[in-house]
Amino acid sequence: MVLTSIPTLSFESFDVNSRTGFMPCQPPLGRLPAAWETWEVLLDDARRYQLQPGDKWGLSSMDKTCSEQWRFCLSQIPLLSTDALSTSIVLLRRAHLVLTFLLHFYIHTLPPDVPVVIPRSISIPILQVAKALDLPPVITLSDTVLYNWYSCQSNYNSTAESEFASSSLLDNIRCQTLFTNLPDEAAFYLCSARIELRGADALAIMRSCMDELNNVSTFGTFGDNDHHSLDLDAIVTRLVTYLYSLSSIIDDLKSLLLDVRKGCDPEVYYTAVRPWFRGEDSETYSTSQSEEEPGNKHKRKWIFEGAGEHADLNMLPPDRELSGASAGQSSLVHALDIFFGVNHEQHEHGHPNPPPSFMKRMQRYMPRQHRTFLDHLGKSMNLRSLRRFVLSFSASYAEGSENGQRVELQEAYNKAVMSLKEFRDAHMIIATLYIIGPSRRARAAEATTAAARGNYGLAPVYTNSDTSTTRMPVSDTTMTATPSKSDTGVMKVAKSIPAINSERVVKGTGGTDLVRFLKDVRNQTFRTLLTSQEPTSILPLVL
Ligand code: HEM
Repeated sequence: MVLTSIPTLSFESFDVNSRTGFMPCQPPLGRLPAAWETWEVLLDDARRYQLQPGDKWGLSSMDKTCSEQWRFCLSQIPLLSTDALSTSIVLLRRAHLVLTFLLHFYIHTLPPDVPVVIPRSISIPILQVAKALDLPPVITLSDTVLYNWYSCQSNYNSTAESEFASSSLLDNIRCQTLFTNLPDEAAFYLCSARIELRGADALAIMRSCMDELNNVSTFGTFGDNDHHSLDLDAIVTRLVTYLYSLSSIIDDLKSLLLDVRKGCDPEVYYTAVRPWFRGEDSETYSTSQSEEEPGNKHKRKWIFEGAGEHADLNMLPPDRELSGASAGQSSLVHALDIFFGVNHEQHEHGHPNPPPSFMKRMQRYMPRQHRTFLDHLGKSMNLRSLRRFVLSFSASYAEGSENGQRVELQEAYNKAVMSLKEFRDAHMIIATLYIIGPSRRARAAEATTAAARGNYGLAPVYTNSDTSTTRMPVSDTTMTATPSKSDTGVMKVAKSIPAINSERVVKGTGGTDLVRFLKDVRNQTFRTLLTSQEPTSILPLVL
């Protein structure tokens, strides 16, 4: 049986560059033209005044006034037309970046107990730009990473044919726009950027493997003597080489990920950087101290003023979710999963209408063409799955066959999948270091403060603006070992706050139950490994 060939995956038609992968090979636009300078100036101001999150503990009245004045200015700017932006993808990308940075500055500087109403001056433009890009009106990884860099190398040549462009970019890439001006924030974005750049080689290898799989289909079944064909042997030899190369590139991705520790301090990340990315499904700390409504975490709906009057912009269905930016939106990692056949869509049996997985949801936050690339890759891999091929190729040989290729191919495939699993192990270490650890420390401080103050109406979650790890004055945290008479009331309160003392589920920026989710995804990768006990009977012998 001969299957028709599918065309080689053409990167360029999906805005994927062979040297820079999902990153554009040209540095993105650094500033919008004069017609939209008002937005750029507001963004400059937000950064110059070092605006602080509104639910940060210990916010000074100066911080509050500064934020208030900035938000007032934002609400007063004229409604700028976005028509001329729609003529250029480069303009649209910068506009999405600027407007979503403004949006997140606006929302997260609001006092935590007021409704989130985004003024028309930016709500309408952001809905228009988001619509033109087919992206949600919220900050995404494409804003913080893909379209947020420049090269500090004066002679950077994005059109150079050699590997020079991407390899030198790894060292010379810098961030354009930040929330905090802290080097830690830049290091955080650049870690993802370097992974995307290094991943360009992984994409090229995936394409070569797919070409080989395409060739295999012209040999039809290989349960017969065809498998002795020299051509098939040569194809398998090449696949083995490719898979080992892929494994070593994924190992590099893991090292680049772990390198984030060199430039980004976990406490700074957790307390000063991460609060800005929060989406609508993330939580805010209330500072209310009334008995009826003690300070705790709650979610607020984002209201886009004027959205209802623009039916054409009605891209916000009632059940919409606006998750915060997460590297879970990295098209590269999704592409690797699809290529190896990692299945994240395993739902409990009998679920009548399973909700889309987190990974599937995150694709909605990727640039449209990258989403389409993943769809196309998925279809190609369904038609000619690498995993199925490795399995059926191995099974097609009689037991005890001396042909070493059978074993080699499976080993090479497993080695590459194992590298992806180890990437996820490293990612869990990073998530523990950057989120779970600081979150536990914040909770402990929160409980101590609540106990010391006799209530739990304060939320010492985000530290002071210099982002030091000092959370509160020592006098507030000190508890005497043997409570004095006056301490006993405090101790009683401490015991009566199970919500604070018990383990809370730590949520990811994308709103996930972090620990469980990351373990599941890592285990799904592990389960993709092929074992000799794999049931072959259900697998077709042809691709
Ligand atoms: C300090 C660095 C990082 C931290 C703290 C971090 C944290 C997280 C968290 C909390 C999640 C859970 C999903 C969510 O709710 O957002 C997640 C998911 C994810 N992150 Fe990261 N991340 C970091 C860096 C990276 C980098 C550099 C990449 C690679 C491009 C990456 C790729 C992913 C992916 C693909 C997921 C989805 C789950 C998976 O595929 O394993 N992360 N990350």
